[in-house]
Amino acid sequence: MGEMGSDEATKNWVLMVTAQCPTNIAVIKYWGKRDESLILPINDSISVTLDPQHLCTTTTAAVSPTFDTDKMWLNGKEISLSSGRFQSCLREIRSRANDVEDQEKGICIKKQDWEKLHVHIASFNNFPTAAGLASSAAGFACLVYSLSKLMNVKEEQGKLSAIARQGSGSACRSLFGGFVKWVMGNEANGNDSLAVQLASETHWDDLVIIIAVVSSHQKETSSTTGMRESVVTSPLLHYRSKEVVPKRIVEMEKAIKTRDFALFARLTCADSNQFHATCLDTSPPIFYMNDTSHRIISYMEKWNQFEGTPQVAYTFDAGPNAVLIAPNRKAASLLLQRLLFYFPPPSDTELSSFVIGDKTIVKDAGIAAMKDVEALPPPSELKGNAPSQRFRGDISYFICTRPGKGPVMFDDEDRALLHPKTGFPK
Ligand SMILES: Nc1ncnc2c1ncn2[C@@H]1O[C@H](COP(=O)(O)OP(=O)(O)OP(=O)(O)O)[C@@H](O)[C@H]1O
Ligand SMILES: C[C@@](O)(CCOP(=O)(O)OP(=O)(O)O)CC(=O)O
Repeated sequence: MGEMGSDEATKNWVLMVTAQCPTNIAVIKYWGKRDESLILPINDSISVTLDPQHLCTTTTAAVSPTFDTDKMWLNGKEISLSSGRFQSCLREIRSRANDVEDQEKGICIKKQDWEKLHVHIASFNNFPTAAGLASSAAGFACLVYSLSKLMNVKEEQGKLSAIARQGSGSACRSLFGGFVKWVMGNEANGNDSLAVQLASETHWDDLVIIIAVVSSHQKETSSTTGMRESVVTSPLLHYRSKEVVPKRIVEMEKAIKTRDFALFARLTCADSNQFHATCLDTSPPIFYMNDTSHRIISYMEKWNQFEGTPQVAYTFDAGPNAVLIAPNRKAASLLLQRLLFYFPPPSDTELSSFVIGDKTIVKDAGIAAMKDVEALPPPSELKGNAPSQRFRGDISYFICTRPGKGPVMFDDEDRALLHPKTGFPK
């Protein structure tokens, strides 16, 4: 820090940046690695970025000569940075750091200083962590993005995505908004295994996404462990990655480009089902979906069948939560009516905490109060069948959202999670 005064007062500075990153949901799934430590996948995958207004990570990264080690806090609790994944991200970003000058604060950090300086990182997920809502995706994307801004890394977004990939594979897709492809790449060093944007969030902005949070408990088998076991034991997974996914990727890109919802929905549902079939094909088998997840699939299939063309697409990651995608607001309100009919909340629940996110969808569905949920008629596709059953309380809550934008920086110090003077959590 050659140009900084030796005077103690000038050594107490803290420099920080705050960023927000979205989460994403895969519509063509990543499942299986060809390299565990670099996190290189066995097939391409495609995702939709979710609106950060409803699901996002906020991360503040700070540097100060007063910090004596790298530290991180997640949702207010200190966590260890010792895992290989955090270490890879920190190392890769540090090695690309550049000079940083803040004339107002009188700070001048030289490129070579970054090797000696320590960072403090605080992060907050505005949704449950490790509940199958892809917290690791938004989390590692935000870690890499905020550190890259702090250290004035000049790489383009695709290169940053290859670093985020080393934190968690699906994180590389959270560096972009809209529709994103993770290209598996061929190189042994992983340099060409990165995310590219297929279309921005404005390209297909009619889409509405409703997430049914079936359970917010932590799952039994992590994605990392689950896919490792599938690679070793599931013959179906290898057939999938070689024969099925390459064709689906081409078709899915076409569906997105032409906004062909019927094709998009068929591919999304088929790919989710095949991913869960590879889990069942794993030895010992892995069950991520539960009875409620299966019921949602049956009801959505019944509705699509009845209408003769897809009204909704469903997809499930490594957990029981359903992500439902409707082509427009009209279909989304019909979808929400169905979901609330089949899965009403326990009697003492407030509507405002049962359906969160974009409340205008609830309004469109004609639901203003709990009594409207109770009064919902059975969906048309059930007419003539045996009396329908309602599964009260089987879904904890719904999140209404849409495709969203990629990472952004916040200039406003009020949004920082670290104290501007001390660099410790506020
Ligand atoms: N904001 C964050 N910043 C940095 N790391 C995070 C953040 N949020 C989560 N993580 C990391 O991700 C881990 C949780 O990932 P895990 O894969 O178990 O769950 P998930 O991402 O919610 O679910 P899934 O990826 O299966 O959809 C946490 O233990 C932590 O290491
Ligand atoms: C089912 C998935 O959500 C799996 C995500 O796996 P992770 O990215 O969480 O796994 P690691 O790379 O081991 O961290 C499908 C997907 O997002 O494509």
